[in-house]
Amino acid sequence: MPATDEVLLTGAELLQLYPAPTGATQALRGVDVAIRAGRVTAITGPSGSGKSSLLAILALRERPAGGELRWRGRPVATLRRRDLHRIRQREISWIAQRPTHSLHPQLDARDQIAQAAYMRGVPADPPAVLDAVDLTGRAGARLSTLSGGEQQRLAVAAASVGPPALIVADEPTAELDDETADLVLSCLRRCADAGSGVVMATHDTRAVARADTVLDLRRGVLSGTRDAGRARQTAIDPLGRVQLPDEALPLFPDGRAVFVIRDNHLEMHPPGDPQ
Ligand SMILES: Nc1ncnc2c1ncn2[C@@H]1O[C@H](COP(=O)(O)OP(=O)(O)OP(=O)(O)O)[C@@H](O)[C@H]1O
Repeated sequence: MPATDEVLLTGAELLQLYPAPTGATQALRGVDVAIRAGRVTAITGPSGSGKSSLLAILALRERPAGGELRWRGRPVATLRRRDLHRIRQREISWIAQRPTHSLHPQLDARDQIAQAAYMRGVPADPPAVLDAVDLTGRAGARLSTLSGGEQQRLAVAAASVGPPALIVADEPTAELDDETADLVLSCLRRCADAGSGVVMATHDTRAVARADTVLDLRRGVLSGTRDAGRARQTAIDPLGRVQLPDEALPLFPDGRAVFVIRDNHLEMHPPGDPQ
């Protein structure tokens, strides 16, 4: 298990490209990121902003087209295939957007947990793991007989087995009612409290509200980071452009601002406001 606060992953200047009819799509551009153990990190942003692309890189499922990614200090580009495979199997859990993509169709809930333990090389305790997501009564149920919410709880429970160093989840609470979303988020929080790093792509305000760190992506660029209990940070690009958070936009209804530098601080005021 990693030490609490260990930096599990660092990405510097990450670039991801996908082929497109009009030339390559830049899904990610110049993204710097650090994912720590013991913390829940949410990646947010509008559709197409690059969340899934970044998540796939952080789960070591895809290689970035540029930039450098390090796993627990080691450059991922220099890892042998066998080592990469072992890290993905033993140290990283992946929760796909559709739970059926992270689970085995032919196994019942109990055996899903036993299989996850076997893959991770740890002893299995299916009753305790299923109890944590309120699935005790469904231990003998096969995947196809579980509801969507039960499948997602099972996927999160299976991902928590180990516990792994890192859990990566794509929209883990999408389409879940409040009660099921709460079970899923509580399970992920317990994993972080036990020392795992948790990183998830999400549109869900319920998930964002419970994250320790929030990374905002816009058009493939990291436009801001927020740490719970601390002031929000916004990236300044090399041309000096600043991306304002959505909640600040109503302060500048005509899209213009006056800057004042005072005592080494920068103030922004709507035009016409007394300074
Ligand atoms: N496999 C792919 N082939 C081609 N283009 C892709 C591929 N995957 C993603 N893209 C493009 O890269 C950009 C970022 O997509 P990505 O799926 O990472 O965004 P997202 O923020 O996860 O979106 P959503 O919230 O809709 O899932 C988009 O323009 C998308 O069309």
